[in-house]
Amino acid sequence: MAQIQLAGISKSFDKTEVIRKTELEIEDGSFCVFVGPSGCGKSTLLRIIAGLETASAGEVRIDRKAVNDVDPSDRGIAMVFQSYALYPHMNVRENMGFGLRMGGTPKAEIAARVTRAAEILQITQLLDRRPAQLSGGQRQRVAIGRAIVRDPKVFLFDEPLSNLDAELRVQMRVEISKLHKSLGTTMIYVTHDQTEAMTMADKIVVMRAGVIEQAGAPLELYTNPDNAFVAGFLGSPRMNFFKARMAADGENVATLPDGQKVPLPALANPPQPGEELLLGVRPEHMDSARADARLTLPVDVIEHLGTTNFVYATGPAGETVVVEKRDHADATSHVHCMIEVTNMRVFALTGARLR
Ligand SMILES: Nc1ncnc2c1ncn2[C@@H]1O[C@H](COP(=O)(O)OP(=O)(O)OP(=O)(O)O)[C@@H](O)[C@H]1O
Repeated sequence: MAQIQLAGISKSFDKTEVIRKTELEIEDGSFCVFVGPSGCGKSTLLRIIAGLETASAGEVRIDRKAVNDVDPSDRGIAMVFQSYALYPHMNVRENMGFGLRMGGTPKAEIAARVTRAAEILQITQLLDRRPAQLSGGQRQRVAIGRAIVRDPKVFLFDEPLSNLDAELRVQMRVEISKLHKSLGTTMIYVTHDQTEAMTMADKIVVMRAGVIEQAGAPLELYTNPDNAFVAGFLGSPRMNFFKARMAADGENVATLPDGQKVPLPALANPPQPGEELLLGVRPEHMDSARADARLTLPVDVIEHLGTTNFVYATGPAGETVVVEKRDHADATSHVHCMIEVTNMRVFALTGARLR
């Protein structure tokens, strides 16, 4: 197990800075997920930790020792790639033991480690097959097995599930979480899928354009986002944002574009009178008896999911999603959206959270 620190890490490719002065601490034994839109720098940061990419500035520390000059193979790290990267001419047993064989581990030791890893991943019956004779999910297990046999201090996963179909993704997600529980090893996992991040992580690191927007426990980020980007990125369907204008007379009330007034939660640093704001309300906080403001919106589409319905309507700020628990949604052409003020998040137009 190992603790990882990134101290002032920056990275440029041909003068373009893709990672900017990153500070991060990943606790020993934790499951840390880097999440963010395509191109935000998640894989680059992971590759810097692995030593596959050199940082332009800053220090990578493993267990408080700088490893910038340590070879990838000597960092005690094993990486699992999206592409699996299995050797097609070798069977599963040989693929899993290959790295150890190259490192000069005795044959008997390799055999014992491969057997144990295969048992953990329940692929013992596949050990004599070649990659072409395996399904996508089985190949992914072999790739993880190859990492396990190395008994690393840290596992790095780069979008390991993106080649799998939706059902298998969910299954493998649970398996990787179980693996983390049973091994207790530090894991860092890159994905652009916010559901994977929310369900797997002890700590989520939300990135945008080479910068960490916020890092913390999933529920902390979900309920207490620092800015509108994090608030909008985590959660499905995503948070609704309404443009509104703070009252000019000092009252703690904002006006929506359609003229309706919405009371605001008490804020330690309230907005300026007349300031334009973004009010963020999650879909599940728009169908409640404890509502403080009511919007009646024309319904565009209703998605029936069994116990709940997602109702898509057009609100004063564009598309609005409401989670309806009751089953009357399809009988109406309009939906009544209730805004719970205690669960509303208020942002400046810059996206910064007002608290
Ligand atoms: N070897 C390279 N040379 C030049 N630019 C690169 C190189 N590798 C990555 N980049 C650029 O760095 C930025 C970050 O890329 P990176 O692959 O880390 O993003 P990502 O968040 O992992 O994206 P994705 O989810 O699409 O994989 C991108 O703009 C990418 O084009």
